Amino acid sequence: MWRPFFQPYHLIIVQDGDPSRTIKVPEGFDYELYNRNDINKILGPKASCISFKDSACRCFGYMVSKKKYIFTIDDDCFVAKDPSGKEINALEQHIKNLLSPSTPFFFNTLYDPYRDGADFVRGYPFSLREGVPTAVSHGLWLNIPDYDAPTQLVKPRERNTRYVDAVMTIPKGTLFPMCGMNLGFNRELIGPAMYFGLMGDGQPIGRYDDMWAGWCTKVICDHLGLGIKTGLPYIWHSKASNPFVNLKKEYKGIYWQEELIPFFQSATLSKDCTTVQKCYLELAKQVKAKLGKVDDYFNKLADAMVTWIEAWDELNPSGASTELANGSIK
Ligand SMILES: O=c1ccn([C@@H]2O[C@H](COP(=O)(O)OP(=O)(O)O[C@H]3O[C@@H](CO)[C@H](O)[C@H]3O)[C@@H](O)[C@H]2O)c(=O)[nH]1
Ligand SMILES: [Mn+2]
Repeated sequence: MWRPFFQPYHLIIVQDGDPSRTIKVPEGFDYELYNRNDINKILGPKASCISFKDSACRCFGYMVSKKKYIFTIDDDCFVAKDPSGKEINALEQHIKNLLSPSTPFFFNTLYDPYRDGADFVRGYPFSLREGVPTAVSHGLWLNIPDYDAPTQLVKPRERNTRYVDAVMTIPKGTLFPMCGMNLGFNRELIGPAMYFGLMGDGQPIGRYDDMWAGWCTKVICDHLGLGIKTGLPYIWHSKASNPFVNLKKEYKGIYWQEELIPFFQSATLSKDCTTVQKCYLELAKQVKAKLGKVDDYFNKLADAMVTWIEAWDELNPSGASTELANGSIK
């Protein structure tokens, strides 16, 4: 289903689990495939920051990519159809979202003002209509919604059938639950913040990979004057994962997040944090100082955040740190 949409692009496939299993990639795609042995070989001891047996491992692909724009998708997501029955080109919509500005400082009630057939509404300050560069495009899902385990357990048959034809900027100062299932981002603007954390095998938590990355990314985007949009495009999420397995992975996150959210809501970064890497390292320090007492896991996670940046800069020495001030690249 994805061939017409994926074939023009370079694929990076991150194989989780047993590296001796062979993944058969269909003919005609330009791709790189990495398993755990490859990750260990490329990163050496720094591979400790890449999770095993959790979708978090995907962020290794972001680190080794040489492309400006990244689209990440889960392996149970397929091409969705819009209400007219037309197949949705998710990549086309993500790139439209990423190439047009965001409006985090003042909410436009007619949604995306840069879209054909829409504009800024009366009362919208003209001084803010230029917007800011868009770093992240967060797409949604028809059929199986991205619910946590408790919600899945009480609503096992709920399906998302509602196609909302809208894209909107998430306002500055507001966090959101970033789902990694259908996500586009500008790697040059925000790549180093897209660390999906320590999850899965050997860790007390799983399935908070994209959430962690989203909270760190939003704090950094707000600080650097970058935008994040959510809404179109939709993909078709084909299957629900096992809610009992999910509950075991998620449960610590469900009560930890009641402390994590206030931490991210009150997180501030100093003005000399002018690159994503500097922001991220400062955030790692705050994670250790303020969340280390919630659980020792956060001390380990803070260290892994530093390792991630070290590994990122090692693999990306040229564009390692793009100087940003209020959303404009210097
Ligand atoms: O050990 C693992 C488990 C899973 N994956 C890959 O991760 C994604 C999501 O897995 P799955 O579709 O089974 O689970 P969902 O409940 O739909 O996932 C939601 O949670 C997020 C992951 O934390 C995800 O973005 C949401 O869709 C698939 O691609 C699995 O292959 C893995 O690599 N290792
Ligand atoms: Mn899924």
